[in-house]
Amino acid sequence: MLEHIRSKKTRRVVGLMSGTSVDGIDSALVEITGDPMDGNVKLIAFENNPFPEEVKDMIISLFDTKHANVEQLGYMNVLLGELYAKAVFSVVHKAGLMIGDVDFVGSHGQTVYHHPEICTFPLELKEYPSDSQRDSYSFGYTMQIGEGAVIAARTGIPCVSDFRVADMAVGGQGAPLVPFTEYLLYRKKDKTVLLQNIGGIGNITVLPKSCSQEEVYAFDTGPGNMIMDGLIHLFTNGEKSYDIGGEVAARGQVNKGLLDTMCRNIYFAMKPPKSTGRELFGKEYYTNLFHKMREQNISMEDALATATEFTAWSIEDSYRQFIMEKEIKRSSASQLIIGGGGSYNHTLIGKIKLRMEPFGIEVLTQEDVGFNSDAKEAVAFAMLADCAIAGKYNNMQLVTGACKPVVMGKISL
Ligand SMILES: Nc1ncnc2c1ncn2[C@@H]1O[C@H](COP(=O)(O)OP(=O)(O)OP(=O)(O)O)[C@@H](O)[C@H]1O
Ligand SMILES: CC(=O)N[C@H]1[C@@H]2OC[C@@H](O2)[C@@H](O)[C@@H]1O[C@H](C)C(=O)O
Repeated sequence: MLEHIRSKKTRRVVGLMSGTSVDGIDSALVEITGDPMDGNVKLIAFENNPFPEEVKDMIISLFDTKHANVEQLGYMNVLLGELYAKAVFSVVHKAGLMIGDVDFVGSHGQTVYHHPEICTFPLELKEYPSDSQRDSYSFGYTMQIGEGAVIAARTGIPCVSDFRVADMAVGGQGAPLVPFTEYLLYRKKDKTVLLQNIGGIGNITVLPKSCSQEEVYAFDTGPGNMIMDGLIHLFTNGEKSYDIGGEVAARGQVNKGLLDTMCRNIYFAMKPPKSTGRELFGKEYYTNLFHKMREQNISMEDALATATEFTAWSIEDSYRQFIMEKEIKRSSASQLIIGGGGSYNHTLIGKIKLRMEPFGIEVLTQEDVGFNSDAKEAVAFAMLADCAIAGKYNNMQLVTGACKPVVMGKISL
């Protein structure tokens, strides 16, 4: 079955992504031509299927490790598999094609837990360590659900899923993974390009001028929209799930005292490779922050202005601490291209521009450079799946800290 697909010059692939914002499923139908490493990809159709409210609530309840249980986890793994399969049919239909016209699916799944502890476990063993030796090693773990076998069964085509665990098994953070495809699609001969994704979490990729794959580095910058989304949800009693266009934040004033405290979070002092998630900046974090804000009589507008400034600050701080010096030596970065839902928040973009332009960096959005911001991550998982089908390495060691190259993605035939 795979030989037949591998022999095709052009593969039609559906990439699926549902991110840390838990807003829905992004599906991208693409055509990939030539070698998976050529980066020759054409977007045929894109669709976003928002999660029904009750599904969103069920996913969010899984983030609460004190109350979530294995029964819910098992159920949601299959339910999400069904919803992803439905999303495949939907984007194929939108493209005016039939399911049989697609060769395979690449599905990220839904992250429900991410614990990127540095792995001290010996990678290859001549003999398995004793129980006491094993207990003294630490290892990272991560969990993405949305069963690939269900997607393959419903669609009748192979599905590549569960990418992150292979990188973690060789000591990597298992995140971020999109830099691999950004290297294939965005690198430039004449300038250094910075790609900032602002989803639930923010992450940056540095593509040095004329870089080789080994020179690319990337890491999570901290919260993207997660804290802003959480605060507006609490301030409006669940009426609003995000600050459309950043309009609420635009009316507020930044609370400097609170911002300073937020900036002192330990995550920002950690050196890359690093990745984060809801475990650090999720419900517990923004609920505590909300209570603190209420105690200090901070208005919703000022709260949103402060959280928006915090995200902008985390991007500038990441640049100053971990990128600037290296890139000045090389030739200096000249472009920061912003993607993800945060790129539609005009107040946030304005704040990032104010902070980054003094470094001589032009701030653009994915749309400004001719790409589709919404489709980017779904396209990336189609490309990562294309490598997996071809048996090609698709992790980036410098980005994740993995000890060796691996082929990420499990194939359900
Ligand atoms: N028009 C808009 N105005 C302001 N913010 C917006 C707008 N549209 C989307 N967003 C923000 O973008 C978020 C969704 O972003 P995105 O889909 O990139 O996240 P994700 O892929 O779930 O996250 P991650 O990349 O961390 O996995 C929303 O929760 C919201 O905060
Ligand atoms: C564990 C996990 O799901 N991480 C996500 C999250 O959302 C953004 C950032 O944190 C990034 O590290 C990653 O997603 C993108 C798709 C990535 O792997 O590149």
